[in-house]
Amino acid sequence: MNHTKEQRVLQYVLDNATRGDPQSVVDSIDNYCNKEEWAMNVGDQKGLILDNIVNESNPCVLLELGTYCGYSAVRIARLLKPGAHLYTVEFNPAFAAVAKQMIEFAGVQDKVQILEGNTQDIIPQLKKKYEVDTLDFVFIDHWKDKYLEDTKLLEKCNLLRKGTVVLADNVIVPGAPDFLEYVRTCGRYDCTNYPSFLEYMDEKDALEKAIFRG
Ligand SMILES: O=C(NCCCCc1cc2cnccc2s1)c1cc(-c2ccc(F)cc2)cc(O)c1O
Ligand SMILES: [Mg+2]
Repeated sequence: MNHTKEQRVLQYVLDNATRGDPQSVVDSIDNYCNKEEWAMNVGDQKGLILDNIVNESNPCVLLELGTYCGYSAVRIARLLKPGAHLYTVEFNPAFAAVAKQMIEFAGVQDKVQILEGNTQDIIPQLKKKYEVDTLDFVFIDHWKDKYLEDTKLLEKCNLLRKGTVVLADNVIVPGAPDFLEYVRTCGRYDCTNYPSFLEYMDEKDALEKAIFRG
């Protein structure tokens, strides 16, 4: 049954974490990926930076691009106030299936909605189909060569407002140089770089926070 790494991560959580306890789910995934198999979760070091930025933004409507196993969706949802909602987009059906079970086991399913498909198709549907007005927080963690075009698409669809926090993972490894160049020079964002490390490794990585000026 556990033929994929993502299924093995989920099974480890089901066997070792506590149902309804999102912190135990996050900790179990980090234990497994530190000890057994590397996986592309944002991880515990960058995760702490993510926690701090979510807490200081106090967001109500959030979007994540790239769900994977649901680690960052659970990590973010555990911090959200009542009524806040996270939409998370996943392209790969097998990843989405694992993430769905991960999110339900953590007990945050009422705060998280997985949207399966390509960002190019889903972002333009957020206003009409998902009744989103504007986004308070966007976490970008999908294909690194799509960060820039999807940020521009969010602008074009009027989903960003003055103060929207756009937070991008992996701006060093694997890297998103065109995205960094754009948000730092186009004049529409206030940018902050948060140096850290690649999940479960000693390699340097960073998060970039780009606050939309409106
Ligand atoms: O590729 C990464 N994440 C993206 C998965 C793409 C799946 C999706 C595409 C897509 C398209 N449309 C809608 C939704 C989606 S979701 C990734 C990779 C590394 C890494 C890998 C090897 C390495 F040696 C060093 C770092 C580290 C990370 O933290 C990552 O996030
Ligand atoms: Mg990542």
